[in-house]
Amino acid sequence: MSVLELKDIRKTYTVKPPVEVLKGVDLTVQAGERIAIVGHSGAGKSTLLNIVGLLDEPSDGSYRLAGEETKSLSARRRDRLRANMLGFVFQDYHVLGHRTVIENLELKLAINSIPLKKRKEMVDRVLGQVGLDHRGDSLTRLLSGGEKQRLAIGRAMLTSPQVLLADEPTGNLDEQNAGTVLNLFDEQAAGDVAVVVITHDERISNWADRVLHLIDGRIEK
Ligand SMILES: Nc1ncnc2c1ncn2[C@@H]1O[C@H](COP(=O)(O)OP(=O)(O)OP(=O)(O)O)[C@@H](O)[C@H]1O
Repeated sequence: MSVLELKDIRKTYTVKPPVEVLKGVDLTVQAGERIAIVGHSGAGKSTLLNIVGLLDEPSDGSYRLAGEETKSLSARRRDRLRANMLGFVFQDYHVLGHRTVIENLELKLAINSIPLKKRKEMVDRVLGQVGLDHRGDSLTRLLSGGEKQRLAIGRAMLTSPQVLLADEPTGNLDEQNAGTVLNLFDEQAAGDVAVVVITHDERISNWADRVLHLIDGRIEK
């Protein structure tokens, strides 16, 4: 099943002078696929990821997420779709350093207003999956970079999204920790989660099922 379907996606930032970044991107991603998107700095990788992540809207084109056209959704429906369908992982982790590992996870669920008992079960499950069960009460700022990224991946996985979107997730990690991150992504892909990563990292290009090159505003076949 295609989980992401982008057709002729265009994006121009309406600054002066306008910046035409995406000039007709076509992209279809199936459940369980592992995709790397590469391209030079300024090619529009983050712009594309923001559109796929429903964080920004294209200027033109069609984007279907799990079959649902996203063009004319209300802000509320977009937020819900993003929360239910998508998980995000970033190079610099975006975790709250002054909160514990468990608090970082619970906070996401509190926003989704899930009952306390269910929340605890979900947090425990994810802590085990990312190998942080022994660090639940640690302050996040005391974790290593690899541990922080595992926490960030756990947080992205909490709500069982159908798509994981990652922006340079191994950019700050050594070989061993990068390998751990890719193993976690593999487990997700094996469970039919599509994993889309933008990267300069050759380790990820070698790992992906498909490497897509964003060149001159389009994806080169
Ligand atoms: N909000 C914005 N307003 C105007 N121009 C923007 C905006 N966001 C990005 N751009 C421009 O769009 C182009 C693509 O930026 P984008 O961040 O998508 O590239 P990228 O491929 O992710 O680059 P990098 O690898 O350096 O992160 C760049 O020229 C950038 O300056």
